Amino acid sequence: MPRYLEGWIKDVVENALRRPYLSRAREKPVLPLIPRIKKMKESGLNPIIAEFKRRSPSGFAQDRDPVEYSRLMEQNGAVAMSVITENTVFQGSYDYLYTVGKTVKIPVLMKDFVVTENQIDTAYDLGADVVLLIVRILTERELSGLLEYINSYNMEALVEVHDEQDLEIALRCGAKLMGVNSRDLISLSIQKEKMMKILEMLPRDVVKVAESGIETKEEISLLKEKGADAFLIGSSLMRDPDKIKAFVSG
Ligand SMILES: O=C(O)c1ccccc1NCC(=O)[C@H](O)[C@H](O)COP(=O)(O)O
Repeated sequence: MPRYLEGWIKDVVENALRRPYLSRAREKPVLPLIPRIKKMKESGLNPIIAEFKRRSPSGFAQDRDPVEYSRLMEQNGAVAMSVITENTVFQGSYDYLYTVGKTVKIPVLMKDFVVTENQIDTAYDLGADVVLLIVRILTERELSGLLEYINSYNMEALVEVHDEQDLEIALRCGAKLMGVNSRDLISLSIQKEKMMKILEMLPRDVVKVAESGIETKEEISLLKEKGADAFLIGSSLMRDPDKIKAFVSG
């Protein structure tokens, strides 16, 4: 079992015990992401979800000011922000989620290893509009229940799949916004061919987000041909934020 998988359970338990954010009653309405992706596509632009990401188990490391970064992404056309909140390995935090949510007027995705309703309460309280659910770390009943719980807040769930089995489970649970992640959770390798194969298997009525390892406009064009509607990009934009203009314009 990769060491990083031990970290996030510690975060989940510690945050549940501390319940650190319930005092921060939500101050803004939930912003839907799916209509924004569709509208951006109709305008001939690439819907880019820019991820605020400081570290990763695969060796990425980049520090930036979350306010400055998220403002720059929004000003240059990002359809949404993604904020990693896992603390132990990714050095993310709930405070970054709250800060980015106060900074931008586009949807904000809480990217974490979500396994409890408590984490979804916290996501809502801190201003998230979308919450990540990773099929691989949940049973089908857990996925179905957490998806319903997210929807009860009028938030959307980005249901992330890594292979065909995940895909079948996600479809049975009624996922409408699905992420296909090229990063293998165990080997940490990027498997783009596999991601493109899964993208082509997704039904037309599901909004498809390609995730991980996207570095160039050319890759975005190829993923579009394979059916991707939106693109979640972390490392390459954190390293070079000015790439956002080219990524959005296509
Ligand atoms: O980024 C990692 O190394 C990683 C390893 C294990 C589990 C998740 C991981 N990343 C979370 C993500 O899904 C990515 O941060 C996100 O898709 C952006 O990927 P990238 O553009 O390659 O930074």
